[in-house]
Amino acid sequence: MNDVTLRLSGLSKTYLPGTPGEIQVLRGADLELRAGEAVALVAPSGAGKSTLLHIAGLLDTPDTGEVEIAGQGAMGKGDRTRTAIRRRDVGFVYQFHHLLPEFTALENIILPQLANGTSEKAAQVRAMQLLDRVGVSARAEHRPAALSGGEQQRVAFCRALANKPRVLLADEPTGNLDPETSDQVFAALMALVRDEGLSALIATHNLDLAARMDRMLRLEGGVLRPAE
Ligand SMILES: Nc1ncnc2c1ncn2[C@@H]1O[C@H](COP(=O)(O)OP(=O)(O)OP(=O)(O)O)[C@@H](O)[C@H]1O
Repeated sequence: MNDVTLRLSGLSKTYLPGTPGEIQVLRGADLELRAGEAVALVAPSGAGKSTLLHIAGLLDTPDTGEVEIAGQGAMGKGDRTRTAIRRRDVGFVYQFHHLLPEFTALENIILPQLANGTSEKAAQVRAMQLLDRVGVSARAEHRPAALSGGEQQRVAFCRALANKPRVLLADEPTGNLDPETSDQVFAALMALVRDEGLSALIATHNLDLAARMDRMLRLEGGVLRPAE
């Protein structure tokens, strides 16, 4: 189906196979993320959220199963093809901003666009528009260290969306913020996701935030199931 932006089929993943430390994290995980849909991923700590997100974003490979992004299967393809799909179609947000410290907020959003072949002028326009939409355009010329935690995450959202990906994968995007800031920053992220028509899979321990998404999935025992 064309309106499935991210499809995960039968993913399995075991770390340290055949050793005493062997741990089977995924055991046939399936997911269909439709265009424009925001889905919460909830799970007990250590259940494998980060593993699932890394596989979904083509940063890691499963032992078995398929990852399809915008209709294109990625397994069995070479590293270069997987990297090209990831660069074009996937945006990542983590718990910590991971912005480049020696560059300004604006430059942090321009750089990935230049790496993707966008002209400097167009990259600058897109970066300023994004910063404006998350309310931090006045801080565009500041380096990350001069920004608050909430501002840093807002800039990280802009960077993740700079190249207009189809899918946003987020791992505890507001997990490092106090509850009030987390609430506001999460609202800014959701507004961006909605405006851009993105499909989003967002891992969070915060059930109030999870309830604001279209549906919630629980990762437990290595599989994904609908959660209440
Ligand atoms: N490279 C690795 N080698 C061995 N074990 C690993 C590796 N990466 C993760 N694990 C183990 O796999 C399990 C799942 O890890 P993962 O980081 O995916 O969980 P998580 O749900 O994101 O956890 P948390 O919510 O605490 O961040 C954990 O028990 C972890 O220790």
